[in-house]
Amino acid sequence: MSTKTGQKRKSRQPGLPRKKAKTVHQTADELAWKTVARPREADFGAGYEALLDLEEVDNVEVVYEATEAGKVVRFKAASKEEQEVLCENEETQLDVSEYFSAGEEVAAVVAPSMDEPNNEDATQVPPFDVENLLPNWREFSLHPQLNRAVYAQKFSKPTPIQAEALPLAMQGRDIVGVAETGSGKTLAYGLPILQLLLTEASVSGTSGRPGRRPVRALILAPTRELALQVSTHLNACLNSVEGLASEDAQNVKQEETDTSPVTKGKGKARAKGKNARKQDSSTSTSSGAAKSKPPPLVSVAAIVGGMSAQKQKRILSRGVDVLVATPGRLWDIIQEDNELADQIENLRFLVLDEADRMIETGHFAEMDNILRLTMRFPKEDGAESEPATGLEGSVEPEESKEGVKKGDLQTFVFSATLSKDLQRNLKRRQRPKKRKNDKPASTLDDLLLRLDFRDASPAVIDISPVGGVVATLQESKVECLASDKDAYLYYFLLRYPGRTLVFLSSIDGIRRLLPLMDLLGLPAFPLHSQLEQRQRLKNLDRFKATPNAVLLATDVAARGLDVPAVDHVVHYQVPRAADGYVHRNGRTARASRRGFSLLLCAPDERRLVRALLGSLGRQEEEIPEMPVELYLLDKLKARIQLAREVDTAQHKVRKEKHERNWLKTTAEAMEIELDSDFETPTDDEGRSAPSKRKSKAAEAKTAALKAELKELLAQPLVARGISTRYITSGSRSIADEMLAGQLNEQMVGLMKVEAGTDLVPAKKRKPKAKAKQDFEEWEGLGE
Ligand SMILES: Nc1ncnc2c1ncn2[C@@H]1O[C@H](COP(=O)(O)OP(=O)(O)OP(=O)(O)O)[C@@H](O)[C@H]1O
Repeated sequence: MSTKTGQKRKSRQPGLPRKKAKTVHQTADELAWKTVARPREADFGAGYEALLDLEEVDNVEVVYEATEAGKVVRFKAASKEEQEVLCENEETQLDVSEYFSAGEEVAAVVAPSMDEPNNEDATQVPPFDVENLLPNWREFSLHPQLNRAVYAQKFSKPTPIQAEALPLAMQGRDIVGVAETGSGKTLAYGLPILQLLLTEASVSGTSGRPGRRPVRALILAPTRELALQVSTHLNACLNSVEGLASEDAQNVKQEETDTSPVTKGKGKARAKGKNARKQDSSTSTSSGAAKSKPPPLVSVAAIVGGMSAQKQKRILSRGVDVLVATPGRLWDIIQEDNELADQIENLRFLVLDEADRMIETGHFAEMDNILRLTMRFPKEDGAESEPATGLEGSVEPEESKEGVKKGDLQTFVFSATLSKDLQRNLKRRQRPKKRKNDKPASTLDDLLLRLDFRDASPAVIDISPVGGVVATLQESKVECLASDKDAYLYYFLLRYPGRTLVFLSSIDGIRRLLPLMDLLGLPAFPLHSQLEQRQRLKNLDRFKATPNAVLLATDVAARGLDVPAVDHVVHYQVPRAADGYVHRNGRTARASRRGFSLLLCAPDERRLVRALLGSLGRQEEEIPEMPVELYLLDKLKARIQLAREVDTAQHKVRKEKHERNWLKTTAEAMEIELDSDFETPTDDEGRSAPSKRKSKAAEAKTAALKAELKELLAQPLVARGISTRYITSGSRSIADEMLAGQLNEQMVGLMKVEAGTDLVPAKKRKPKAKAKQDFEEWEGLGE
C-alpha cells in the first residue's frame, strides 16, 4: 500500500510539440498521474514515509482562464476523449516546495494506492496456527490477517485494555476506554474495526463493488502526528506479515502463501514488496492478476493537513474504509463533499482518540459539526436522543442481549485522562447537574455528551492507574532555582545517558537552550509548532536515530506520539495541568517498558505542583528526589556560564554582520550611494578601519571564549574524593570498578546506574508553625 502526501506536477515536457498533441480539458483527478521516485532529501526516515510521495504527469499544459467565478485553472491533456471540465481549485498547482513551506495550513493524506500490493486475496488468507503461535489471542478469534500481523509485530499477548475492550467491541458495544499512556489503545479500538471490515469484505469481496466505497469507520485524532501514527499502526495490521515471512515462516502452515500480495509490508518493506510483486507477475501472467489492480480489501487513509483538496478528494474517491482525520481538515472537505457527509451519517464506527486534547487544539466547532452528522436525530444541547428506528440499514437489525442493534453505529471514546465524572456522565448520557455556584460544565463534557451512543449503556473500561502513574514509570523531582535549571538538566543528561525528551513551556525557551546544548556537545533537536512540518518530522527522526539524543519540545509532542525507546522525560517547566503531566510522562514507559521522569521545580512552581498532584489524588512527598553530586554540579555551572558567554558573543557577531548586510542590501535596492561614513560592504576592503577593528575584536573574543570552553569541556569531571592520577589512591579506589566497566563514562568516580535506581525519598515538609495565639490557652479571668 503506498501513501501519498505531496505532489510534483509537470505542466508540460520541455520540447513537446504542442500542435501535435490532441488536447482536451480535464480535471486534475482525471490526468494520468505516475508515481516518481522520492528524492533523497525528502527522506524522513522510517515511520514517516507516508508524508511524501511524488507524482508527475506528462503531456499536460496548464492554462488559466478568467471566469465569472474568478481565475480558474484548466488542464489540457493529450487524450482521445474530447471533454472539457473545469478545474476550480487553484491548489491543484501545488508542488513539493509549496507543500513544504505551507506548514500547518496545508493538508497531507496518507492513503492507499492502487498500484501497491493489496489484500484482495484476503479471502484466501491461509489459516493461521493461532493455537501454537498466539495462544493468548486465541479467544478473540481474530481474522487470520490480523493474527498474522499481531504475530509479525511480536505482540505475544493483548495488553489489558485490549483484552477488555476486544470482546465488548466485538459484541457491538459502545466503549469509553481509559487506560494509561502507551498501553495499546489504538489496537483496542482498531482491531475490532478491522476485524469486522475484513470479515465482511472476505465474505462479500470488494472487486465487484460498484462505485465509491463508503467510509465505514471514522477515527478523529487531535493532532496531525497522532492521526498519521494511528493510520500507520492500522495499516501495519493490514500489511505487516513481512517479518513473519522471513523469520517464522517455517512455523506457519502454507508458508508459501506469505509472499502473496496479501502479505506484503508497507513502508520500509515496500521495496521488497515491489520485487516480490515483479516475481508474482512473472509467475502469474496467465491469470492476468498482476495486470488488474482491484482496490484493497480494507483501506485506511489519514487526512491531516498538507496537500490540496483535489488530492484528498481523489483519495476518498478511490474508496477509504477507515478514515483517520483531524477535525478541522475533515470538516473542510465534508462541506464540499455531500457524498462524504452522507457516508459520515451512516458510519459503522466512530472513534474519538484523545478526545480531551481535541478541545485544546481549538477544533470544538468542527468536531461538533462532524458529531452532529453521526446523530440519529440532531438534538439540542445534549438532550437524550431518540431510540433507533431500525431504518439505518437495509437488513432488519437484530437486538443483542445488551440492546445493541446489529449494524448500528458503534462509538469508541479513548483517552488516558478522562475524568471519572465525565465517564459517569457519558455512561448515563447526562449533563452534570448544575447547582448554584457550580462552575459551568467543561467544553469537553459538552462535546462528548453530544455523542449519540446507540448502546443504552456504553461499557466503561477504566484501567487507568491511580494518579495517572504507569507502573513501569519512575518519577522524581529536583527543587532548584529557575536560574539553575540548565545546570541540573545538564547534570541529568551526563549522569544518566539515554534518549531524553525535555518539555519546555515556551518556544523561546527552546531557542535559548538549543545553542547551549550544542556548545556543550549534546545532540539536541527542537520540536515546536513554529517549525515547518518537514523539519518537525526530520528532528523526530534524528532524535530516534541518535543514541542519547535530546528532544527539546513544547507540548505539541505531549500526546499520542509513540517514539520508541524514550528513556527519560524531563519537565523543564511544570506543566499547567494534571493531564499534561500524565501525557508528557506517557512518552516514556510505553508498552510495559521502563521509563523515568524528572520534574524540575522552581520555588514559584511549588504551588502549581501541589495543585497538579492534588488533582491526581497525590501528594508532593510521593515524588522522590533525584540525588545530585553538588560538587560536580558546581563544575557544570562553570561550563554553562562559559557556554552562555560564547553564545552571547556569537550572537553579537552574527547580529552585526546581519545589520551590515541589511544596510548594504537596502542601499542597493534603493539605488542609494552610502556616504563613506557608513560601513556598507561586507567584504573587508571597503570598510572603515575602526569598524574593521571592532568586528575583528568581537570575533577574536568569541574565538577565545570558544577555545576556553573547549578546554574546560576536555577536563574530566571528577567526583570528590577520587584521584585521577592514581586510581588506587584518593579516599576511594576506583580501579576495580573501572576494570569491571561499572563507572559512568562522563563523570569519573560515579557508578553507571540507570535513572531512578538511586532516588531518595522526598523530605517531609514541616507543617507551617501555627500562629502563636493558637497555642496560648485561655486561662480565664484571674480571681
Ligand atoms: N499487544 C501488544 N503487545 C505489545 N505491544 C503492543 C501491543 N499493542 C500495541 N503495542 C505497542 O505499544 C505501543 C503503544 O501503543 P499505542 O500508541 O496504541 O498506545 P496508547 O495507549 O494509544 O498511548 P497514548 O495514550 O500515549 O496515545 C505501540 O508501539 C504499539 O505498537
